[in-house]
Amino acid sequence: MAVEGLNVFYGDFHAVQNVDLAFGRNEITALIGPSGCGKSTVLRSLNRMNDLVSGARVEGAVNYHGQNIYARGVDPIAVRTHIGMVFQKPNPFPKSIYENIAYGPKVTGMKVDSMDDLVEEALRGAALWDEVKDKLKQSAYGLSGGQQQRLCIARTIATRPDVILMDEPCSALDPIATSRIEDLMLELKQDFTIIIVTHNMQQAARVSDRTAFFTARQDETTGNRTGVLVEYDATSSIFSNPADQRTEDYISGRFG
Ligand SMILES: Nc1ncnc2c1ncn2[C@@H]1O[C@H](COP(=O)(O)OP(=O)(O)OP(=O)(O)O)[C@@H](O)[C@H]1O
Repeated sequence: MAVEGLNVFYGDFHAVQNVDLAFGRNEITALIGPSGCGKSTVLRSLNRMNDLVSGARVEGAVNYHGQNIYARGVDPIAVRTHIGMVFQKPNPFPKSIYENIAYGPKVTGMKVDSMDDLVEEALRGAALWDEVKDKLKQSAYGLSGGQQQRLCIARTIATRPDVILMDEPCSALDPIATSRIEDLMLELKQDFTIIIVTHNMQQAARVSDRTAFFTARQDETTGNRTGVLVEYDATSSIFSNPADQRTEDYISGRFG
């Protein structure tokens, strides 16, 4: 998947300018940078989630297997089954654990031989099966926050996407639950391409293969702050030998 000349506007406000990024298959890419630099905006552009934000407009291309997902005639709902998303706050449906997983495959009309097998596969894939296998009919709301987030990951992988977008998936979790999600991400990357927005630089350094650092550039006349991509490289290079002074200042805690 690759982004070419991505610009995003909210009404007249130019939120993100001219972003080019190519994501490595079966890699984890972290999007980092100070608050308001457009990380979530870029992430939401990758599966047309910005279509649901009133006033949002996207220019440029997001090429997925060679096809621009913004091309005329592309169905955004189909895009989101291939490019799934996990949000900051765990948001299970008010349904049973089983139904949380079965819902996506049912509504997207996925051909499923055995729903029970698919539910088990998704829950195993999200490292949750052993904890919930005896209470599949119970409400998802009875799970802990970390379990709920793994359920949301299971729900996402149930429709068999090949890209998973994660918007600060651990920010509402304690360190133990965070560590479990990080371990899970490292397992999931064998089967999926993962793009994660995180405020936690240690997390980016621990889990990601590549890191994109964004910052916000202020327009002197209008005072508006527009997000730009500063640097994109292997995570080890970004954290040990960044090419741009702004990256170095950010990762060493001098700004942001
Ligand atoms: N729905 C919206 N309507 C108007 N402006 C928005 C909307 N969503 C985001 N913005 C603006 O776009 C800019 C980028 O926001 P975005 O949330 O993408 O940044 P971010 O880097 O993810 O920030 P944070 O780290 O604080 O979550 C900000 O100036 C923000 O106020």
